[in-house]
Amino acid sequence: MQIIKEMSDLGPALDRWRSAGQSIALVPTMGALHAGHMALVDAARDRADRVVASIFVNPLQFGANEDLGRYPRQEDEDAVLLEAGGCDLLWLPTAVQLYPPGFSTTVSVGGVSERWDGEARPGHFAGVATVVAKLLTAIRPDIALFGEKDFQQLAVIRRMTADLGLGVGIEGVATVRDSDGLALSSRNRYLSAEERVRALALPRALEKARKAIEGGRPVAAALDDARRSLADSGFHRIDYVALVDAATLEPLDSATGEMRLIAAATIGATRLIDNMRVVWATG
Ligand SMILES: Nc1ncnc2c1ncn2[C@@H]1O[C@H](COP(=O)(O)OP(=O)(O)OP(=O)(O)O)[C@@H](O)[C@H]1O
Ligand SMILES: CC(C)(CO)[C@@H](O)C(=O)[O-]
Ligand code: BAL
Repeated sequence: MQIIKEMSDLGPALDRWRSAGQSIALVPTMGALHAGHMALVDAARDRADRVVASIFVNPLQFGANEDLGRYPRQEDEDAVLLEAGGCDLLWLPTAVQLYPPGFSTTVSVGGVSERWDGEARPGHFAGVATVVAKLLTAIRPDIALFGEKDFQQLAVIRRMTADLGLGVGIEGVATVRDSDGLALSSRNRYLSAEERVRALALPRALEKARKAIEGGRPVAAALDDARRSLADSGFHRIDYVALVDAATLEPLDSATGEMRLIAAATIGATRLIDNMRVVWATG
């Protein structure tokens, strides 16, 4: 696996593959890799000839009171995992390469980024859309892969690439969970042992609400039940628990079409998100 730090070294590496007619998949990450990231790399390997991963802890997408300073950084371990997973090229951009002095452009996606995490984390999705636009422009991959764990992010990126005509296929990959059901996330390492046990209330509450809604319980009542069980388990800030249209992220008050249950809540000092697909069996 080639490791590239200078943007000027990217061109020759990528051109070699392109001129041999090989397709390229990009897996953007913020590092501190786990099996969820490696599922993206596996899917990328299945779908393209060459796999490029990037690691960049993007300051633009962190709010002033968020965890930019303590976000885990472990590039050497990450590189070992990526190489073992069949990644061909690891790009490690720096902030000054991506945002040189005078950088003044923001990619802001309307509609789908406005609610939920858009409201709870002002500026977050503009930071994500801006850096993803830059990564896609630098690599020009055929496809780019993102996890369904960050469900709204995936919808924002689909919208942005379609609107800007970036000509890249955006592929979502199912959420990878620990054996007890907690969605893998780099931020899980912030949890104390006790919080890690309590955190299970998040997938459990969503699973219960999913079954309830699919079984015909009114949506508002099922969402209230989920909020109550999160609070009972020690989540002290519940940003949202909602049933939404899977494409637009607009809230739904009854079950219909392609739906997702989405939630974000904080336990101790750690904010977790999760989501589940809801299938409405008509007739
Ligand atoms: N459990 C998971 N299953 C599938 N994809 C995942 C999972 N966790 C993260 N990803 C995906 O990996 C990519 C990189 O995410 P990122 O580096 O932010 O990791 P993360 O674990 O989501 O970290 P964070 O704790 O910051 O949310 C994103 O597309 C994200 O959706
Ligand atoms: C897509 C991404 C790499 C952009 O910084 C980040 O938001 C993430 O890791 O999900
Ligand atoms: N995993 C999404 C990136 C973020 O929370 O900043």
